[in-house]
Amino acid sequence: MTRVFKFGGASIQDAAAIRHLGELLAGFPDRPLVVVVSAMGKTTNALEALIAAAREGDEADYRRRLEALRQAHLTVMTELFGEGGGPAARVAALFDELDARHRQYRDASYPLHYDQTIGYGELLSTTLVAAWLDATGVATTWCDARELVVTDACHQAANVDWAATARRVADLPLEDGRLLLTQGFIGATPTGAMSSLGREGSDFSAAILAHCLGAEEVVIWKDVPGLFNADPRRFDNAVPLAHLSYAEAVELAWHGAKVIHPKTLGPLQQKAIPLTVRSFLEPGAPSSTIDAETRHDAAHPAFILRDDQVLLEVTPRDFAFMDEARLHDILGRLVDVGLHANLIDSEAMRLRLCVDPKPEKLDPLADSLAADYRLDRHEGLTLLTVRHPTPALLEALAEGREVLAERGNAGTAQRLFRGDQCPETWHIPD
Ligand SMILES: Nc1ncnc2c1ncn2[C@@H]1O[C@H](COP(=O)(O)OP(=O)(O)O)[C@@H](O)[C@H]1O
Ligand SMILES: N[C@@H](CC(=O)OP(=O)(O)O)C(=O)O
Repeated sequence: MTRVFKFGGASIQDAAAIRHLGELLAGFPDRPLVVVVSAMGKTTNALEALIAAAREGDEADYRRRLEALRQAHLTVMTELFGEGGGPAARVAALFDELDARHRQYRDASYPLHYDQTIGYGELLSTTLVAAWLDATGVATTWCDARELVVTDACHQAANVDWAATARRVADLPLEDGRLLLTQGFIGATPTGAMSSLGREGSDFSAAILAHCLGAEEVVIWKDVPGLFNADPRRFDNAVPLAHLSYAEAVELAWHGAKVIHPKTLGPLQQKAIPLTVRSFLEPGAPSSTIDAETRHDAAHPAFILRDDQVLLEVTPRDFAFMDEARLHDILGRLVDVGLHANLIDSEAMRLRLCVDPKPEKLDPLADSLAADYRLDRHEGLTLLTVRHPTPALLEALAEGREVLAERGNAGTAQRLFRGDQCPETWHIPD
């Protein structure tokens, strides 16, 4: 039975990490094994900055950024393979292609330019990792995700054509005993134009392939030993969660727990494929399993923070109600700009919306709302979402903090605080 592993940017951030990945994978000789890999470290952020530089037309800045990226990859290649060794020709060709694509698409629409260039982080990382695995005795075949994951042309958030993808995946050489390595995050339209699945979408790529393969399990390898009931970097007493249901994991991911992309769970749930989250730093440490079993979901309350939030308070100018027609109008404007509301808090004559600070979407939305409504905007806020809350817990968490907006039901409560009233490191109250 086939297994699918996914490794994110942190697991291949430098030559030492790639060596460690090779040692880890050498310990999994069973085949078929499909491995999905993201871009190295923070490469995707650097590629986004490169896109901005290309569009601004600042040639010197663009060149400087492109050379920095090239240098970062060449440094890793040299550390792994020695001077002049490794897949040097392929890496050089990928950088030439990337440069040519920026020149071709910098005057095109932003989403199209983005998708024709953003996936080079994954193309480069998988080129290096596949060559390293092969050179160190883990026979590996590099597979092009653009020939596997078929999507529409909804750039930056492409939708998967499941039937077409299943047909492509069926042709993978699963039985030849080699590890199959491919890129996360990217696919292509039926005519071969590159597409991307949304930031941090490599988890989703692993789920797409697992679904189409009818895999036995998916393992997402992280720098943490599984899922916790809060980000262990932000909560000093977060506890590990050994077991969660698909539905509970979707709730956590949807509300912003960065640890798994929210689209990952659906394709796995449909085929009852379990997902394990394990530590690549401590492979033997306890892990988290996500499957259909719901019994353990409420064992611990869980906490999710979103920083730098923006609150939009929308009030009709004519003392009118915030009725269904107005909600439809206002929420429709969010849909039009492609902005998600992280909290929706509605009263008789006011709607509060908490959104991410994405100026390219937020500014046109704010202009459009201000034309027809009274609009108050507050920035620098922190949204806390609590799964399985109790009144005492919510009271303790809000103590000494102004609550600017809130919503809740038995399963989930949300509180929007001023960021300057929140600590960098939180403590879950007893
Ligand atoms: N509930 C949670 N459980 C575990 N880790 C979490 C949680 N919420 C946020 N994280 C953070 O997610 C990080 C791993 O995600 P990320 O850095 O995006 O990995 P990758 O690059 O592998 O996709 C952890 O270091 C941890 O700080
Ligand atoms: N490289 C892409 C896709 C991804 O999933 O990355 P990671 O697994 O490192 O979060 C991104 O940074 O968005």
